Amino acid sequence: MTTADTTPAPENHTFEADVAKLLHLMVHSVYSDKDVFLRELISNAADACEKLRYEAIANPALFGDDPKARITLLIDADNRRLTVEDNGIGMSRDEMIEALGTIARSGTKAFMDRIQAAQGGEGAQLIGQFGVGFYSAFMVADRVDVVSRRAGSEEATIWSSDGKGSYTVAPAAVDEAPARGTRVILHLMEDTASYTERYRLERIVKEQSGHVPVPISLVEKPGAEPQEIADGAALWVKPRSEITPEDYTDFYRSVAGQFDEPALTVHFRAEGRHEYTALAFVPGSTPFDLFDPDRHGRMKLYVKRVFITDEAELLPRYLRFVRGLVDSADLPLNVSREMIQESPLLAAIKKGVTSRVLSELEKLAQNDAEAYTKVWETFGPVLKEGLYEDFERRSTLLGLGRFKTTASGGGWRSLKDYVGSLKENQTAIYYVTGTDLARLEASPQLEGFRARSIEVLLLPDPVDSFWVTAGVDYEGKPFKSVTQGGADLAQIPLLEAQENTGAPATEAVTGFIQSVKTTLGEAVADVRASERLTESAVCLVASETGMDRQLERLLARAGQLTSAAKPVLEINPRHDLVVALANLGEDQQALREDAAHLLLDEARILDGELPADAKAFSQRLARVMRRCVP
Ligand SMILES: Nc1ncnc2c1ncn2[C@@H]1O[C@H](COP(=O)(O)OP(=O)(O)OP(=O)(O)O)[C@@H](O)[C@H]1O
Repeated sequence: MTTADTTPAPENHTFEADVAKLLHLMVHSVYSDKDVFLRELISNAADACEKLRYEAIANPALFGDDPKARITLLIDADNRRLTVEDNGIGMSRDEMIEALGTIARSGTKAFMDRIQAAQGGEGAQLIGQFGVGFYSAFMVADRVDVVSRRAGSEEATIWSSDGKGSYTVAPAAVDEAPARGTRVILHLMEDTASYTERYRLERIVKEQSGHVPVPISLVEKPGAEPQEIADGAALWVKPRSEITPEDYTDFYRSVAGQFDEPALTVHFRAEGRHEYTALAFVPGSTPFDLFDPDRHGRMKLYVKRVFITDEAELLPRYLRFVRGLVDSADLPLNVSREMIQESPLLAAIKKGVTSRVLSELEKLAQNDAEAYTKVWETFGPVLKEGLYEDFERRSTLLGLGRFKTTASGGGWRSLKDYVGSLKENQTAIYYVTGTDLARLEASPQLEGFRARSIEVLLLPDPVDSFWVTAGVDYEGKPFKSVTQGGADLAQIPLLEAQENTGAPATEAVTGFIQSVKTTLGEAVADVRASERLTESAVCLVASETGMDRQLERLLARAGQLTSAAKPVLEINPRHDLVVALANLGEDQQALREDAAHLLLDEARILDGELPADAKAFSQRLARVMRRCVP
């Protein structure tokens, strides 16, 4: 080994707590498909080669006399060892401690959170589905040595661990380290010795890593000649006709770190003013970081096949779930990562790629409604963010929208469908927002709309409250909340069976409504007879100028609202209870007052809120019930 007399003793380090947890999970994983460790190590090796290519733009000396990137798998069956070696950027001692002793990347952190929340076997499944990085080596090895030498450095370091809580770091003899790059030596366990079988490795590489942009060779036994098993040709530069769906899927998996099938593949070359190639995928299932607060995208930027960064905002935030890359022929290779964001060229690319992704989604919606619905179910809540963020593409995004409605019977409707079945005199697109579809469907505010067979959009996502109030319209029809302002339903005829529900309020009822208003005083903005209720006695709505009640709740929860507006209490003038209360004699004033408060509390409960004063509520309820019990 490296222990010449002058070599300092290895230093011992303990893993960060999260790494220890992750390692425990890897080692004790019941996940049967351990093959994933190889794709993780190859992907790290390829990243290291791409990082070197990038740094060498400014400092070509880093290449030395070995400019061609390569990844080599070395088999040593006699010693039950598998080595993954690259001639990439390499790591210094400090970089090793940072990279292999902590969890730096947010994807792994998110993965850990999910694992901790997952039940039993589900956790193990997650390993296969998502990239889990370097530590997956411990699924197959009971010791891992990493020998690395950073490009341009005269020093090498060896990192070593059995994955049980600590690792050592020591200087390595330069002549025993790669001339540049990293060598990961896996001391395989007894039951994973088959990873020294050549054909097995070849098959795994073809399946998982055939499209990494660095050639991969295999050395069958110590001293044998390397044989190329993957050519490292960039898939995106090949003509589409030469690429099979399986090629695209493999590539998607390696670029996205997701291991499902892509729901949509967009591959095109832009020519003319700007020349670039884009290969982008809409994932088939939800990526971990979809709702991360930073909302970062993960599209990679290449310049003439050199990887530059995955932090350029190549797509708007509401398309952050799209994975893939753009390879520009026009950006200068030495463009700094900082400059990129300001570049007008990049803005043009972003515009082009965004339009193309959206138009491909439109095509999918037209040609394969079922596949599109799945995309919408997974990413609709994110795409809807574009409705208030991307004014220019608002109508395209509205066209892409699919909605649950009171008429969709559990399915999805487009706004085109909605507008195609407007009722006579209906001038607005009605919606109700909330958090839960079942509760939305049961909203009393919908009754008058049902009685007229007017379709109402049921909008359960938090983002809905924002875009619907952003002054959006579709084909000239404004969006209008069923819980806001007057319902303007009088102009729209009732269904025949419902005609009696349109009868005007009697004088007694009008008087009663007035008395409720007096009793409730400051607690409400107004009390009025309702056009929208047919079955329930009461509901709450916002005043004409007030904020939608769901939006108000969201803002209050986020601490962005100091005082909430008072609601309007609507009373159904034809409801039995209301008529009976209206007919109570003058001597029943106490009961009428209790009833007024209880009606307001009932409306609050129907809205998913609590009575304003729980004690007073229970006392009133007890008094009223007491009257009915002999
Ligand atoms: N072969 C290698 N050459 C150079 N650095 C490496 C190599 N393998 C791992 N690293 C370093 O270790 C870090 C951790 O690797 P790990 O696979 O756990 O996550 P990651 O590669 O950063 O995440 P992702 O797979 O999502 O890109 C890498 O970011 C890199 O800095």
